[in-house]
Amino acid sequence: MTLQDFQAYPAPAKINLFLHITGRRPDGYHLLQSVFRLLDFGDTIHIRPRADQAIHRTEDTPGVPEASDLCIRAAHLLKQHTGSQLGADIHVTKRTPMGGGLGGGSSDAASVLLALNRLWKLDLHREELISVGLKLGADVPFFIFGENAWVEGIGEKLTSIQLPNTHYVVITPRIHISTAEIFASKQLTRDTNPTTIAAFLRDLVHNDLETVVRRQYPEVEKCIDWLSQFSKARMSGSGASVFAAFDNQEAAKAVLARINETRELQQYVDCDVSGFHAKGLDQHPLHSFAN
Ligand SMILES: C[C@@](CO)(OP(=O)(O)O)[C@H](O)COP(=O)(O)OP(=O)(O)OC[C@H]1O[C@@H](n2ccc(N)nc2=O)[C@H](O)[C@@H]1O
Ligand SMILES: Nc1ncnc2c1ncn2[C@@H]1O[C@H](COP(=O)(O)OP(=O)(O)O)[C@@H](O)[C@H]1O
Repeated sequence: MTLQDFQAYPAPAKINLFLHITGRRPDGYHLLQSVFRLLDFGDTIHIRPRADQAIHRTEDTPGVPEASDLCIRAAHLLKQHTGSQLGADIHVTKRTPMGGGLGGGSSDAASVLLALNRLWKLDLHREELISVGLKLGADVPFFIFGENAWVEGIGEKLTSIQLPNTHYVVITPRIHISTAEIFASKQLTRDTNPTTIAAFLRDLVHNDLETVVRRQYPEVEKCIDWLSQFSKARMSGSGASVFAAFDNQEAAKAVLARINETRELQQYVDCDVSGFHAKGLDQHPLHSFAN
């Protein structure tokens, strides 16, 4: 398919630098504390506005039926919310591993909302777009907020946080972990004491979901062990991705080269593992698309 007349919009991935579960709401959703970091790696959304009312996905995304595609759901929801008479053709080039704890689908949805806010000339304020985004998933508000954030509530209480220019290696074993299943686990602790930014800066933090996932999925446990040889590794979100921070690009690239040029990691983990190197971003590339 040619993407002539389409405009391209980045949808960056995120990692959770830590993730504490501090409680549970009556509706079952979990209260958390986390730092979300934007990465200079992600998907690309291609959009062509339509003068009619139609919203179409122009190509299949394997494993994601059109009706449940977060990009398509985001466009319908925004149309419903604003009563816009316009439509859109939407295509996603996926790079972020699906269900990887890197917020790929949520970021896609946020970029669709931000892009259509401009293409449909809606001029919605950031707060309003965030409230629309929250209906699609707990991770969506962060991407519309558009800055690295100290996050509380179920993902909707966002405070901007400054982070250093860090390089990361992110690896993802090819296994499927359901976010809902990990949150529902009997083994999940839901009573971590509230922490502070000062404790985060001293790395006195962890990922509560990681404890559950490591027990159930040896592939994740092994990825953490392997990556920790080079720099302390931690799981992002509900997994399966694992990341480690590096001071410079050379060090991160050397680890990635070892993954790509030998089968050492795959043999150790005993399943397919993909990896990438990314730099932390300070701001979402579409930050200026909402006021
Ligand atoms: C764990 C985190 C951390 O960033 O990310 P991922 O690993 O998915 O990237 C998020 O909290 C996930 O956000 P998101 O993936 O948008 O979750 P949703 O679609 O809203 O919810 C999926 C399911 O997870 C559970 N859920 C999600 C968020 C939350 N704060 N409490 C929950 O209990 C609910 O059972 C819900 O049905
Ligand atoms: N555009 C999309 N991209 C990725 N996943 C999507 C999309 N739309 C819906 N999904 C569904 O959302 C699930 C979670 O995807 P994703 O956001 O990539 O992972 P995570 O929530 O672990 O960060 C996928 O397994 C898929 O079924």
